Amino acid sequence: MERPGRLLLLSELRVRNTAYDVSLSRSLLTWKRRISSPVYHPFRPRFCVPSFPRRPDSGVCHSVSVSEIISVREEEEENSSRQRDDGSWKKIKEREGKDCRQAFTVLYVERCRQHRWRCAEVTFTCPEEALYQRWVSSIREQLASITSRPKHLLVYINPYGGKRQGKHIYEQKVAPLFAQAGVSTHVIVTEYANYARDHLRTEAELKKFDGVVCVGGDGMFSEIIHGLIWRTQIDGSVDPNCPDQTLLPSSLHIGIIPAGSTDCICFATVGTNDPVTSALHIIVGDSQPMDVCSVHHNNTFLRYSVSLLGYGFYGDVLTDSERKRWMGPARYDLSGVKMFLTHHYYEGTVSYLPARGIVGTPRDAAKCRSGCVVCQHNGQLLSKRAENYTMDEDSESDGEWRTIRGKFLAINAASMSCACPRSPKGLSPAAHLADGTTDLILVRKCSRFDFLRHLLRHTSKDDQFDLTFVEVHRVRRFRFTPRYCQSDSDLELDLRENGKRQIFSQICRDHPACGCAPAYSSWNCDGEILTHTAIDVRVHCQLIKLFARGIEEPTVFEDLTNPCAI
Ligand SMILES: CCCCCCCCCCCCC/C=C/[C@@H](O)[C@H](CO)NC(=O)CCCCCCCCCCCCCCC
Ligand SMILES: Nc1ncnc2c1ncn2[C@@H]1O[C@H](COP(=O)(O)OP(=O)(O)OP(=O)(O)O)[C@@H](O)[C@H]1O
Ligand SMILES: [Ca+2]
Repeated sequence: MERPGRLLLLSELRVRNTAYDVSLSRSLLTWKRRISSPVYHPFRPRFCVPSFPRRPDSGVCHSVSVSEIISVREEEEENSSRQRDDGSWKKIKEREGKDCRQAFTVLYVERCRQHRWRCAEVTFTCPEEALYQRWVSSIREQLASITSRPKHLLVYINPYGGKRQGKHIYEQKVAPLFAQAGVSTHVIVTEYANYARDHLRTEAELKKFDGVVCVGGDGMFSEIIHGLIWRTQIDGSVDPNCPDQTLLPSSLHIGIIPAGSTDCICFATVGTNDPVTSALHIIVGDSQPMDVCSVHHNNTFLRYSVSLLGYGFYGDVLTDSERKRWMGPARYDLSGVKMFLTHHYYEGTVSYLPARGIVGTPRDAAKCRSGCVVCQHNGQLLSKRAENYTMDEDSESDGEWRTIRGKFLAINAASMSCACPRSPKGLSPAAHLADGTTDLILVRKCSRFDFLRHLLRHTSKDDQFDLTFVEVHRVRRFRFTPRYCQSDSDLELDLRENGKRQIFSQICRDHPACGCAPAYSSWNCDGEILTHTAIDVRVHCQLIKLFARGIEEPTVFEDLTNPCAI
């Protein structure tokens, strides 16, 4: 709980016809029920329906951080009634002979179960208009002094993501909150795939906005970052095709209103996939930096990734599921079962540059949470290193690259946990959102039974890496070359090592039933299929910023006192 600091206002106001001591400091709004106040009746409302019905009258002290106040609403004039969202009518006050405003409502963030946020409200009634005016203007002044809050947002809606509810979700749940908070918006409903990316790259007048909001899933978010990152590099004369180039961070924050099928970026940065919660994080101007991987092939830029780069199992699931888009989110489960039964493995070489000098390992019990110290520490360390950059920092000449050859069911690089409703702890539970690294997970060829054990552990407390055929490395860069793309000298080495004279006879040997196991899989890059299999990946620490704060640890206090959390 924040310390209140110097009080700006302290008054006796009424909430639901009960006297409260209400105080405002720069950081907190507090209302505390007076122990006994039968004499305090500057007026007696004939009726006053509480505008704050969800919280029982616990008689304790309520505090709201000023940074989590959404807005202040001046209540209507004498004798007026107003219909609430739930259809009931409320009367603010009714007092003979007076014609003045004396009630104001504070809208604020209330925490509910499972990281959800709701917009709660409390109405205060003042004994006189001058005091009322002071309260309304003081709270508004405090809100205006929070410079991190966005005032103008550019919103892109994918009407076809997830269950095709994007437009409806935005109009019903998000737009009314933005309006209440005084946030202006320019809304664009996309007309085709890559519409938002191309609009951001070339046309959007970014100077007019404080942030970009994406209504859709991970694929739509990917469009937004591609447009924004590309535009930022071109505006700053940085060549995005060069894999060794340090990229410029965009000044705009990105907000995600989840309306897709997996929504893992939203889930892993907020803790839940709930449009109202995300809208509130945007309104209060939260900020969460995030790592971005650039993916190149032969020194040509392919794509950026923030969540999963997956070859083998997740690449095949995605390829198969694209043909089933009409099914909506269920396509992934069906393709998942199919690809599990197909049980393809792929050969290739993975080289990686281990993350050195940084804090944290992929097997840590501690997770990346709101205000993560690991991300802060590693972020500072890597930006210092970038300042003193010498070419040997990331290059092959430092001799730290390690190489692994083998047959893999899956090669996954998780730049963050990839937590999502299917797997609430994610592909790499201890991965960090903004530490400048990605967790490279190698699942070697094993039996179906063992692979199922590994997959099942994504949904339980058991460690999915604690298996002999699974290894995980925290890396800054990695490369992958499928076996049949290997250079002649590598192939010769292979032949000598394995004594195999006929390379292609190997393809079907382990699949006598079908006789046609493919030699290549595809890379699943945040839900998009890459056009190349040989790739070079580099992590760019904290390249983008989201309107989010990471997953909050629930406090005991919140759990016990918040009726909405029970
Ligand atoms: C037995 C149950 C095991 C459940 C194991 C669940 C592990 C789930 C891990 C999910 C990781 C998601 C990573 C996020 C990737 C996003 O950038 C991307 C874009 O949205 N989403 C996908 O590629 C979408 C990927 C969706 C992958 C779904 C995989 C489903 C596997 C089902 C295996 C069933 C075996 C059944 C045996 C009888
Ligand atoms: N108007 C549009 N018509 C068709 N496709 C679009 C349109 N706008 C965006 N897209 C594309 O739709 C694809 C899927 O979108 P989105 O990510 O929103 O949903 P999803 O794939 O269901 O969810 P997730 O990515 O979370 O699994 C994206 O690749 C995006 O480029
Ligand atoms: Ca990371």
